[in-house]
Amino acid sequence: MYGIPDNLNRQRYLDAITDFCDTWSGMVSLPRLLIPPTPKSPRNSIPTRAGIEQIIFDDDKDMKPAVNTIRSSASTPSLRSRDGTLPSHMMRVDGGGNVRVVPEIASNGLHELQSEIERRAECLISMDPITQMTTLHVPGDDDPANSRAKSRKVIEEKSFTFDSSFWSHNTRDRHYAHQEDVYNSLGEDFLDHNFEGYHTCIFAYGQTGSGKSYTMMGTQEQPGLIPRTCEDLFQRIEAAQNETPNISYHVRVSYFEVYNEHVRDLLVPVVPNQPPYYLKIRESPVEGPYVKDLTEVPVRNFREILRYMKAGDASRTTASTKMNDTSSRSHAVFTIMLKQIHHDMDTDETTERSSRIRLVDLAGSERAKSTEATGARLREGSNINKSLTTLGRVIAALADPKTSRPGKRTRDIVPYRDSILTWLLKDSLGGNSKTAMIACIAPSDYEETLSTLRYADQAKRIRTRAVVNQDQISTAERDAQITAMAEEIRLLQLSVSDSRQREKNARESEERLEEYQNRVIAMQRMMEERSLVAEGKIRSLQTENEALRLHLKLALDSLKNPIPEVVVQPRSSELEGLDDLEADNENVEGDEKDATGNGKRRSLVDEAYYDDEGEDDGYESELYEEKANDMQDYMQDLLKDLSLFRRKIGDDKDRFLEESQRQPLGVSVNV
Ligand SMILES: Nc1ncnc2c1ncn2[C@@H]1O[C@H](COP(=O)(O)OP(=O)(O)OP(=O)(O)O)[C@@H](O)[C@H]1O
Repeated sequence: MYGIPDNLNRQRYLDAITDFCDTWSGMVSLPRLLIPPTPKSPRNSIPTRAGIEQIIFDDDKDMKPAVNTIRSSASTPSLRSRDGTLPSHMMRVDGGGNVRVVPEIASNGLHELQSEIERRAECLISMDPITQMTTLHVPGDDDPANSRAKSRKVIEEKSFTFDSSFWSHNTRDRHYAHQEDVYNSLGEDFLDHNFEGYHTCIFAYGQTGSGKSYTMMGTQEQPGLIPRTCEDLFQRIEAAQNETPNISYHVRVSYFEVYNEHVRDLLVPVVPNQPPYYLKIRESPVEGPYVKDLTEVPVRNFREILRYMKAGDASRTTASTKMNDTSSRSHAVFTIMLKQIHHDMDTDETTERSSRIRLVDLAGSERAKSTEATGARLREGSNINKSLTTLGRVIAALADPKTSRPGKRTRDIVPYRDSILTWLLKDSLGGNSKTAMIACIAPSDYEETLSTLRYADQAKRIRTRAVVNQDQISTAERDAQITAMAEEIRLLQLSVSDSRQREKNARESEERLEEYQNRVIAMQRMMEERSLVAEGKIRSLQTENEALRLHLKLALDSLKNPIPEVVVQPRSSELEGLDDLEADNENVEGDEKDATGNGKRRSLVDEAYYDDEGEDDGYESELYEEKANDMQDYMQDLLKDLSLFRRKIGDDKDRFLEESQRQPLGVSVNV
C-alpha cells in the first residue's frame, strides 16, 4: 500500500492543527465594538436649500484629527467609523468657526411659482464654488415686488461665505446638485456620526415653496434625505451584521408634527370625523424635553421604515396656498433611534451605543401678502411665523458668544420654551447633538432671500456639545440593575396605590404613575436588549461552532484520505542521465535488481512511495483520531452549553412576560 511518509504525514497534521488554531484565535479576536477617540470638544453641524443649504458644525479650534491607531478589517462605513478608522478624506477638521454652511439654490425651473413667472422674476443669487461665497445681487427695476422693497429701504449687494453650497436651480446647469449629491455631502457623514454614537439633527429652513420638503422627503423618482438616510442605515446594518455577528442593532422610529402649536402623532391613523388628538410635552432631567405617549415603533428593515415614513407623511397637514400647491402647514420631525449592542464574549461585558437621528422639515416662513391667506390658512401662517421667529431668537441667543460662554447658565437666556418647536429641539439646537440646518432659498425675492441668508449666517456661530452616547456594563451589573429597578417599581407601585387610596395630591400621584410607567418601559427595553445580547452571543457561538466543525472535518479528512504525492516525471535529459547511471550500476553490481524487476530509476523517482510504510504510522493516526474525538466531545459540550443557555434566556423571557401580564404596562413611549 502506498502511504504518506511519516514526516509528510506529520507536516500535514501540523498544518491542519495550525490552520485550526489560526481560525480559532481569529475568532476569539473578532473586531470588537471599539470606542473611537472622542474629540475634546465634539463638532456639530448645521446646512441650506431651494436655494441654500447651510451646515453648522460645532467645532473646536484645538481639535486635532483623530489618530487612527485601531486596526479593523471592517469595510462598511459604519464599522470604519465605529473603530475610528475613517478614511482621511472623511475626517473633517473644520479650521474655523463651528458652523459649516452649505447653500443650495432650488430648482426654479421645475417649480417656479406662477406669480414669479408672471412678474418675470430674475435669479438674484450667484455662488462661487471656489470661495464658497454666496452673493445676493441687487434686483433690476422690472420686478414690481423687488422694486417695492427698493423704494422702502436701501438695497445693496450682500455676500456670505458658507462651507459649501448646492446649486439646484436649473437641471441644465453644469454644477446642478442632485438629491444624491446633497445626501453624499451631508447625510452620509451624519450617518457616520450616528454609528459613532452621536445624536444628530438635520433641519430644512426657508421661505414657503423654497424646496424644504423636496430636500428632506423628495419624490418617488428623486428621494430626499430622509428615505436615503433610512436606506443607507439598513444597508450598513446588514453589511455590519454579516461581518460581526455579535453586534445587535435595534432601530425605532417616531414621526410627529407641530401644527398650530400642538403636537400630533403622525404614526397614529387619523379617525375620520374625530377631532385630532394632541400630545403633551414633558421635560425629564436626564432626557430633556420629550413628547409624552408618542408612538415609537421598532423597525427591522428598509421596507418597514419606508412604510411608516410614507404613512406618517400622508397624514401630515398640508394645504394648497398661492405660493405652493402642497404647502406644509406644520413642522414635521422624523426621528430614528439607533441602538448598537456589542457583547464581548471574553469579558462578558456589554457595550451599548445609542444615537438619535432627527430629520426636520420645517413649515415655510410666509408673508400674508404673498400667500393672500385668509381664515384657517392665515392662522396657520401666523403660528408658523411665530415659531420660526422664536427659532430665530433661539439661534441668535445661541450664536451670541456671551450666552454660549462655557459654564454660563443658558436656560434662562435662550427662549426655548417660547414655542413648542424650539422647546422640543432644545437638545438639537444647543445641546448634545451634531446639527445641520439646510437653508432653502427661492432666489428671486430679495428680502426673503436676505432673511434666510442672515438666519443661516447666524446659525454658523452656534456651538453645541455633542458627546458619544455609550454605556459599558457587565452582565452582573445589568442583572443588578434589573433587580434594583424591579424593587423600585414595586415601591413606586405601593406608593402609587397608597396615594390613590387616599386620593390626595392627585397631580403628584399622576406624575409618579407616569414615572412608574416610564421605569417599567425602560425595564421592558432592558429585557428586550438582554435577549438581543443573547441572540448575538448565540450567533457568535454558532459561527464559531460552524468553523470548528469545518476545520475538524478537514483535519479528519486529511488524516483518513491522505492526498497522494504528485509524481514528478524526470525530463528526457535527466532520464538519459539515469540510463547512463543505470548502465554504470549494472556494470558495477551486475544483477542487483529488486523483486518487482525495477532498478535504481524507480528508487530515485518513487522513493517516497515505497519508503512510507513506517510502523509508527498506525499509532500516529490513532493518536490524531483520539485528539479529533476529544475535540468532537468538546464541541458536543459547547453545543449542550448553548442549548442550556438558550433555555435560560427563554425562561427569563417567559418569567418577565408573566410578570408584565400581571402588571399591565403602557404601550406608548416617550422620546
Ligand atoms: N431642487 C428641486 N428640484 C426639483 N423640484 C423642486 C426642487 N425644489 C423644490 N421643487 C419643487 O418645488 C415645489 C415646492 O417645493 P416644496 O414643497 O419642497 O417647498 P417647501 O419649502 O417645502 O414649501 P412649504 O414651506 O410651503 O411646505 C414642489 O413641487 C417641489 O417638488
